Amino acid sequence: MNESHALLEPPALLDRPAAQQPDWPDPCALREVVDELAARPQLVSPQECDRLRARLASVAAGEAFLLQGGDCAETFAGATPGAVERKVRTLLQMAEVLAAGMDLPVVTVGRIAGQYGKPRSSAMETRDGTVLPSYRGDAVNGMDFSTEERTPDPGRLLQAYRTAADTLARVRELTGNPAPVRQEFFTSHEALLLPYEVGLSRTDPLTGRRFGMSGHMLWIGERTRQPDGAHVEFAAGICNPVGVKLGPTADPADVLALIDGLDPDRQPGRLTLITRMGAGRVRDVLPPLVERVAASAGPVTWVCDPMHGNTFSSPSGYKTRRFDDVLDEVVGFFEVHRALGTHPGGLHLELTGEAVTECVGGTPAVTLESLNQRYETACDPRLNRDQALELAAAVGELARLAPGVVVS
Ligand SMILES: O=C[C@H](O)[C@H](O)COP(=O)(O)O
Ligand SMILES: C=C(OP(=O)(O)O)C(=O)O
Repeated sequence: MNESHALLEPPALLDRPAAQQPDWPDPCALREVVDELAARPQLVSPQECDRLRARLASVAAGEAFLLQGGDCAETFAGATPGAVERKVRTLLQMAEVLAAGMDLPVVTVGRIAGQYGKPRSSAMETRDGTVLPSYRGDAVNGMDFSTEERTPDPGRLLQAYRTAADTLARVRELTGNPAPVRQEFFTSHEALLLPYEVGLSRTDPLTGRRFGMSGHMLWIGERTRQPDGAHVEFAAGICNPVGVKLGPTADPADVLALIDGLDPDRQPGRLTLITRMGAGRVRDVLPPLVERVAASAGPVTWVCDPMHGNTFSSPSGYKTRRFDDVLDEVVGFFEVHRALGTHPGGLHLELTGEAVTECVGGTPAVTLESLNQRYETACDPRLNRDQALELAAAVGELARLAPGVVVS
């Protein structure tokens, strides 16, 4: 992993150090790809991004709830019309269940049409003494453990663009007007791969405002949210709604610096803080953060990612998560916000419309022993369709409790 400027020089795409970037072997080829992306049609419009910001402002005000979800890592091969439809329909069905349970409008945002890059704990993977770069998502390299597949290939950024465009076309076909399900649906992904994001940034000729045109909402991950890092610099320069992931070690002072950097005008709906603390820690580490932000930064949108703090390895070696831990973190998130008088604004989930066996629990239950039946994720374990709908129903129930009621 290259934490310095190497991929961005010379001339630099952004001025600051960029974490979690692949070691692209050929900077000239990468530059050409950035230029080619810059010449392609934008994937989303400023008007759509502004509409999402307005919807998220309602979430921040406690008048709506955000459902954000999709694959951990989308793959090119997985972007079939059928799979996209099952994912979109799962999300829309969850949104209906949540809306009914909460008596609030639900803003639906897919982790879709751009979630092709992954930050990794380790830059390299070793198998039988052979060391190769870790898989960083289909936009970077291939999953097969060979030098050819694992070498980062900037041509994949163009394939990511084409797959995102096809996926988005399918989403619009399903949810646009006229469509089988007429419902607002927005896209989002982690703004991790800066050449892709910079290549797809545009200045709106009508307003002179700059937008990241690869998706409606872009978020910065837990591993790349350094207040003085390139990802924050990039996000500060665009007008999309942006999210920031916050893990259990998030320091309130850093979070306030991020808010100042990313949302200096305190524009409602601009900034979503996505907390992923883990079921065991959320009740301890979230309150001081929410208190500090509420006291000094004004309204932001708080969302719970109950996936990333609850991952463990099964005895047979599968990365997994327990449905009960996922639900428990959401319960803790509601408890904390209710106790502090802030709005538990939404969920950020890794899920799929397929009947995979990647997370344990739920009904019908996936067990540690049955994980191998359909373990298909390219990175982290996702809720399957049944588990996702069960979670939506449980969260809807939770929300029926009067504000201030603490669930034991
Ligand atoms: O989705 C999040 C991260 O990319 C993922 O958890 C990293 O996984 P790793 O710890 O196996 O690298
Ligand atoms: C990498 C992710 O999460 P985090 O940044 O919270 O670890 C993710 O949501 O894909």
